[in-house]
Amino acid sequence: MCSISSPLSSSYSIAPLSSASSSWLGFIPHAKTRSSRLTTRRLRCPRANLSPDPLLVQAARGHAINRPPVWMMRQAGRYMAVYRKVAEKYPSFRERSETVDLIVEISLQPWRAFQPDGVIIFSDILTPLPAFGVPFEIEDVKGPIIESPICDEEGLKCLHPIDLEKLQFVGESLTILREEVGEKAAVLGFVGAPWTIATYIVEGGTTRTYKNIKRMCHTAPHVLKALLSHLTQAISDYIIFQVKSGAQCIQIFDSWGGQLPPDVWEQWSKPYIKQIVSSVRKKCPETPLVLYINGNGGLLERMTETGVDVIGLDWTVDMADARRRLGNDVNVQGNVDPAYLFSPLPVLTNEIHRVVKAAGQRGHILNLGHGVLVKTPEEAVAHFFDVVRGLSYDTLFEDGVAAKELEPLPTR
Ligand SMILES: O=C(O)CCc1c2[nH]c(c1CC(=O)O)Cc1[nH]c(c(CC(=O)O)c1CCC(=O)O)Cc1[nH]c(c(CC(=O)O)c1CCC(=O)O)Cc1[nH]c(c(CCC(=O)O)c1CC(=O)O)C2
Repeated sequence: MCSISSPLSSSYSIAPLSSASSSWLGFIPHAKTRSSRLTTRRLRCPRANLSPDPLLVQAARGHAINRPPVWMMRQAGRYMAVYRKVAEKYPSFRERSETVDLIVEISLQPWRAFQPDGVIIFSDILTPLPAFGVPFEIEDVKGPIIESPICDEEGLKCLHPIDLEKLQFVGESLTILREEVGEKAAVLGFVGAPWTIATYIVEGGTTRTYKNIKRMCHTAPHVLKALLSHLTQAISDYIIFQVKSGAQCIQIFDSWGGQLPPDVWEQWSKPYIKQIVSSVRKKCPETPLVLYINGNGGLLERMTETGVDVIGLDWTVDMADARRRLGNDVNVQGNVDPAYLFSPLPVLTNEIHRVVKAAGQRGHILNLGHGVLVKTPEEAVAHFFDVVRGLSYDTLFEDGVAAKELEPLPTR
């Protein structure tokens, strides 16, 4: 064991990789100490049985659990007091998300507080942009700002192949996280999908209308295609890099794909995601891939055509409908409305039971339908994880018992 002191006065220890992970293949860089140069050694990717059921937690823990695995989108961040304290000391989001000690510390905050089954690296979908030629900043209130949006052929000239050396802070953090959580949880990496990343690069930041990029589909399709193809290559390389560094599962966020009419998504988003899945499968065939789209009710069946293992559902889709539409060959993730975390706790308990029952007994990862909201009470997040840990499929699906388990709702 080696002990690492973080700049935040606390320290964390690193346990050796256990023998249970011996079915992982490949090479990853291994961080020996916080400031050490990375050394390369034989790594392991889960020789996971790709059947839906035991998928992720079993891969991480080496044994199955009799309830859905659980983690939360945006489970680190502003709703946590400990995060806000770090943000006060290090006010730049880019510094917080590009410094190994801070990334590890922030990623572990929800792990220490709630023990989710997955630890998500603290990062952002925009983090890799400067590594392929697109500088950005994240400002309070305004959100992401792209210094030079790309709107024509001239703009494409700034793009270059992704330089993974510039993203060593991500690789090193994943390696440390992996060693830190051992077999107790899966370590999750993530990326934005080409369409969603392109919305920021073309619009120059967050948008409510997507009118510039949507217009570009018709006025400069060759420019948009070139941009999306470039992003596809960069994102594929970045995913493989994350897996080789220690990520055991990758979430692909096409968060703004739901802003497109389904036939337009078919043309401008799906082929690029499909290409990413195919490239990643060649190098990391056993790493589960999750695809999330916000507002995906009109896209569910189409999403499965990308070849991902898990479809993330937002809360506007009924879980039972989604299961019917998707069938049992694909896993689902989701989909409690994040606003339930502001409701009385018994209401939240009932909603968790309802979603878990609707999802059925295999191939479900319990999650929110989108990220945990700012100002969410931490007590509610703790309750969410406690309720799931206390669940058992045996009792939940036993006739009559599930109904009795539902807590009475508060009366007015
Ligand atoms: O979220 C905001 O309100 C602020 C700005 C914003 C950011 N990225 C962005 C946006 C949205 C936009 O304007 O388009 C853009 C962004 N980042 C991300 C997504 C994907 C999604 O949530 O649908 C998106 C696009 C969609 C969306 O914002 O909901 C992903 C993301 N950001 C982040 C994380 C890591 C984490 O929170 O655990 C994650 C991974 C989530 C996961 O695996 O579940 C971290 C992040 N990025 C950002 C922030 C806020 C800034 C800060 O702490 O100082 C934070 C921290 C937080 O949310 O509390 C900046």
